[in-house]
Formats: sequence, C-alpha cells, structure tokens
Amino acid sequence: MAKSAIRIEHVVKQYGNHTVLKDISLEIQEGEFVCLLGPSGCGKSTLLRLIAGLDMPTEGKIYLKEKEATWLPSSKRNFGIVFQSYALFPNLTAFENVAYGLRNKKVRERDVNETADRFLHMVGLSDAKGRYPSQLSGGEQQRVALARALAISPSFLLLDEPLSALDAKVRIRLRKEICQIQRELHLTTIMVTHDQDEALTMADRIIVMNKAEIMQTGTPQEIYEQPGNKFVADFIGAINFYRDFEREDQLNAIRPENIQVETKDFAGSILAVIDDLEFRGNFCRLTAKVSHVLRKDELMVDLPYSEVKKKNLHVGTKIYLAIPGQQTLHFAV
Ligand SMILES: Nc1ncnc2c1ncn2[C@@H]1O[C@H](COP(=O)(O)OP(=O)(O)OP(=O)(O)O)[C@@H](O)[C@H]1O
Repeated sequence: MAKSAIRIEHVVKQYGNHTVLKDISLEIQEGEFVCLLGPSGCGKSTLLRLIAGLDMPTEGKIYLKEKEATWLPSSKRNFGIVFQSYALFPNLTAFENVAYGLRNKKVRERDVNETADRFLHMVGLSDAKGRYPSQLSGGEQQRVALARALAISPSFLLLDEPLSALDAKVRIRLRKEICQIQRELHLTTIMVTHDQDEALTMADRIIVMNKAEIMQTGTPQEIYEQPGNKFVADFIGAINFYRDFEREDQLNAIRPENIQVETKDFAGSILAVIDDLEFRGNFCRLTAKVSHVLRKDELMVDLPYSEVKKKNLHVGTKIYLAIPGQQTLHFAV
C-alpha cells in the first residue's frame, strides 16, 4: 500500500498582509515524483521552502512520514535540495563538493570516498570528479549538485527549477537522467517548475498552482486532457477558446491538434483560410481565419509536418475544419 511521505494540511503563508499561500492541502506518497507547476509568483517556491523547513507556515500543519513536522528544524528533515543556481563551493572539486555534504552529515570518513564516488558515477561524472566548478559546464555542475543532494540518502528530494539555467539540449538530457535516478532510488521528489513541458514529461503527478492556490492535481494526462478550469486549460498546452451561437452560457475549448483539417468541403465543416503557417519542426501551427460559424475570427490548428506537405498547405490555402465533439472541453463562463 502507498505510504504518505509528505502531507500538508490547510497551510497558509502570509508575509505581512500579503497571502502567498491560501489554505493549501496535499499529500505526496513515498516514491512519487510531483511537480509544482505555475506562473511566476504563484507561491511554488514558498511551498517548497515550508516543506524544507526553511520557512514556517502562518497556519496549518506539515507531516513527514505521518509525523508532525510543522516546526521541525530544517536540519532534522533529512532532504536533499537542488536549486536553479548550482550553489557549489567554487574552491572545492566535484568530488570534494559531494564529500563535503557527506561529512556535514557525519558520515564515517571511510564511507565518504566510496559514497561520493558512487553518486558521481550515478550522475555520469566519474571522469570529472577532480575538476573545479569553473572547469565544468552548467549541466555538469548541476549533476554535481544532484549527486551531493542524493549522496546523503535523503528521505525526499526537493528540486527548485533545477534545469532552468541550462540550454535546451542539456535540459532534456538531464530530465531523463533525473527521472531514471529518481525511479531507481524510489525517492519521493518534489520539483518546482514553471515549464509545462518539464512537468508533463517528468512528473507522476502535477500540482498546478495559481495566485496562492492549487488549481488542479492530476497525472500529466489528466491535467492535459481534462483541465479542471479555464486557467489550467490555458496554462498547459495550446488551446483555442470560443463560444458558439448555440450555447451562450458556455465557453468551449479545443486543442489545436484535435481540429480536423481537410482541403475539400465536408458535412458540418467550417470554411477557413490559412493566414499564417509556422514551422515548428515535426509539426506546423496554422492560424486559420474562420467564417462566422463560431464567435471567433481565427483558430490555431496543429498538423504534423508530413500532413502539411501531403495536403500542400500554404498561406492563403482554403481549408475545411471540424471540431470533433468528443474532443471539446466546456467551461462555465
Ligand atoms: N520573504 C518574503 N517576503 C515577502 N514576500 C515574499 C517573500 N518570499 C516570497 N514572497 C512573495 O510571495 C509570492 C510567491 O513567491 P514564490 O517565490 O513562492 O513564487 P514562485 O511561484 O516560486 O515564483 P517564481 O517562479 O517567480 O520563483 C511572491 O509574490 C513573492 O514576492
């Protein structure tokens, strides 16, 4: 049976008159990888800091492994943490940076070498262990920070935007590596990010936050396919919102990849003209000017690049669109 690793009950955090977290409750199971996802300033880092004990809640309770830990000092919570800035000691080698964390935890000296080596190996840095941070790339420095966080055998791992300072290729490689290591160690992990791709590709469960509140919690598929409200639908993935003439009381929405596109007229189709065609590698995003069937002038439509070529689509091409009913999302206005 799943065991509770972290439980937050009705947590409120205020700085003066400013409420940064409003009545937050959530539970994270042992071994789960959870992403806190939301726009800048929504309170994600504050929530992470409360879990780490680096800050205290104004109200509410925090439990770690079913024991109340609301006021437990940070040093007693046994977590590993990795920040956006690598936060390595510049005057220590990669190996010494990891070893420092272990000595800090009073690991026996004869175990320090073996453990530091093992975790540097795990993050693929055995050959670079004698280098100083200035001699390592950003991605390598972040691997050292990860090895340092993991080496102390933490009960849980906290990642605060660990990949956002890295370039796109390194970021994607490290995403995979972090997920592999996390699964291998079955380590409860909470990652803060404002990058939806990162959350969708890495998390078992995503907690979407906005303006100090949790908007929705669910697997990446649930969040993407069944967004609970307009904010979530808009924040995650691309989406077209529209009202139709029949249902004035509802806001409908459709993801651009779910719109059907043909070059010939078909029953129930909407006539449109391609106004813009943006090449995005494996797919194209079309902006289609639509006739007045919808209360909307244009729709975003995503098509595989192969389809765009096959259908010979260009700016100015007339197309016929359909919005499949089963793919439509409905929100209260
Ligand atoms: N020590 C503090 N004193 C006063 N206000 C604070 C403090 N720390 C954070 N805040 C405020 O709390 C709000 C939430 O900040 P937080 O860092 O948790 O947001 P975030 O979602 O992590 O955003 P970002 O992605 O930009 O880091 C912000 O409005 C911020 O200005």
